[in-house]
Amino acid sequence: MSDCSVEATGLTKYFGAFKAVDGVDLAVPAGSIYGVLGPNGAGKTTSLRMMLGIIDPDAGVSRLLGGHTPQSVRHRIGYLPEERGLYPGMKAREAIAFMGALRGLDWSEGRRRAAAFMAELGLERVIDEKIRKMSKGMAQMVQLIGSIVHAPDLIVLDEPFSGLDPVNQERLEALVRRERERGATILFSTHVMAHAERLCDRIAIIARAQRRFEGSVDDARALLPMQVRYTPRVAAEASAIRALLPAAAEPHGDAWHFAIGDADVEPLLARITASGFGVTGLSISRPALHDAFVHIVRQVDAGFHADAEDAAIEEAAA
Ligand SMILES: Nc1ncnc2c1ncn2[C@@H]1O[C@H](COP(=O)(O)OP(=O)(O)OP(=O)(O)O)[C@@H](O)[C@H]1O
Repeated sequence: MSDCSVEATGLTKYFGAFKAVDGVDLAVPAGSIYGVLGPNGAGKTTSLRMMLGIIDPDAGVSRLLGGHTPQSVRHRIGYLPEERGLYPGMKAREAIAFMGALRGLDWSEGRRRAAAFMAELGLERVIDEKIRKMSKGMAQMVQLIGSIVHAPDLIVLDEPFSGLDPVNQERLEALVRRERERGATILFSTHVMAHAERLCDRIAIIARAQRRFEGSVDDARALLPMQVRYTPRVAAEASAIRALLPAAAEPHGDAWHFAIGDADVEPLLARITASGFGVTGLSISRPALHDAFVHIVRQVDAGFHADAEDAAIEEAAA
């Protein structure tokens, strides 16, 4: 038995001549909340679909919940696809019970759980409302409940936060945490870093069809140096203060902004203390996951454009 709820290796998919996913590996520890992050068109949805056995990979293998084929553990999986849709003529509670029944849940138990979930998510008013009368965000919450009502061991949510207002986004975050406490593993895709930063134990970043990073949120943030903002207390010549700081320090009003390596923080504090310029403001912070994401994606894009230029030069020279 493996401790991973998802073990995918070398997933590859072509659409015609276009390689949409190129050798993606994914290992999602059991009981974790795991984020698959990436810009639009990176290959997230295609990777998730291959992982779940919804589409066949051109290469690679996916095993779920301790080494099983995706088809053999269908009933233990909950999946919210990127394309939303429920039967518009069904009432919310029946739609949820119906989705549960498709995964083997008893209908009356499904209706009971539907009511409990809807109350938890502030949707009790619309429990007997037809889907066609609901707002898009509400219908999405109903579909989400329907995808987890059978208490699956592995929950896979494709862009679950998109289209939800901030209150519903918070409710969904709480629901994800609670499902994990129940013992489920949750894997979701997003390009909104704030959710991943708050929720995820580990993340993978996919850009231009390949996995470019895997690790914890802190690992990703540590790819970039710390950001410092320093405001001296004593007015002094800029050149005297600059002499204390890294060469790239830039003045912003009374403050100086610069980046610094972890090992340089203590020597910097010692220099400031010894200088006598004092401190009115000092903040030293890790960049956010957003910054690390942008950094990784930009590097990938720069490499892609450089490769394309090289290819064009070679072609011209041939
Ligand atoms: N059925 C298809 N036929 C042709 N191309 C496809 C198909 N499905 C996806 N693609 C292409 O494959 C690439 C990856 O798409 P995918 O939907 O996996 O990306 P994504 O990371 O989920 O993007 P987004 O965040 O915008 O949803 C895109 O360039 C997309 O246009």
